[in-house]
Amino acid sequence: MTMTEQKIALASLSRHLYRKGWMEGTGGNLSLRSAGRILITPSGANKGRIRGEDILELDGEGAPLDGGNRKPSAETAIHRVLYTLFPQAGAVIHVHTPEAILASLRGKTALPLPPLEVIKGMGFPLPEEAPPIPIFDNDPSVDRIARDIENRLRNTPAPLPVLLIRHHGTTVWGNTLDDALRHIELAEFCFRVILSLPYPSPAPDT
Ligand SMILES: CSCCC(=O)C(=O)COP(=O)(O)O
Ligand SMILES: [Zn+2]
Repeated sequence: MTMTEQKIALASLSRHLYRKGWMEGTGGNLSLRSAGRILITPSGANKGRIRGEDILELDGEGAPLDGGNRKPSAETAIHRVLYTLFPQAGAVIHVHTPEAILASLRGKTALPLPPLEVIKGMGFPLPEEAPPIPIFDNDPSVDRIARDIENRLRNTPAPLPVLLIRHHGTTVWGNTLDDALRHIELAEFCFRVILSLPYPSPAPDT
């Protein structure tokens, strides 16, 4: 795919996620990594109206190479840290859903998962052995959130490709945009299941 085609694919996915109600009120952001560059959605834009030409290209240091007056996502630092931590990652998706926010309140630092079959679609063939989803505190400084993510995930041997930011939303990554889309759909599916379970878990019958 050319850079232009990649920008069009990213913009099209942004509109798709907006139509699902996952990027309300300018929330959420998406990026692709390609040939050492990051293509990312603009900051503060309505994600349901993004076109290919709105996508910014960043160099290896995160500096915009195009975009005119537009600024890259305010959460670029989180995307960059995930690309550094996971060299195979080619795409990052961040959404705001009520389910993610409620799920982020169900753990201090991590959300345990029931052994759901769909976890296989996030790269874990044995759902009962899947690690919990890490939860990071929200912070007015995105750089601080990014640092927390880096510090914790660099010491986590095989994390699920998903994290929660408390009171904020979900971020996933994948080797391709399609992989990241599958991961966000499955993570949000897990949150809906978890929220329908009693909390705190009742003591098991003996
Ligand atoms: C009204 S959303 C607040 C910022 C945010 O959390 C987000 O996901 C969107 O930020 P961006 O700079 O990528 O538009
Ligand atoms: Zn956000």
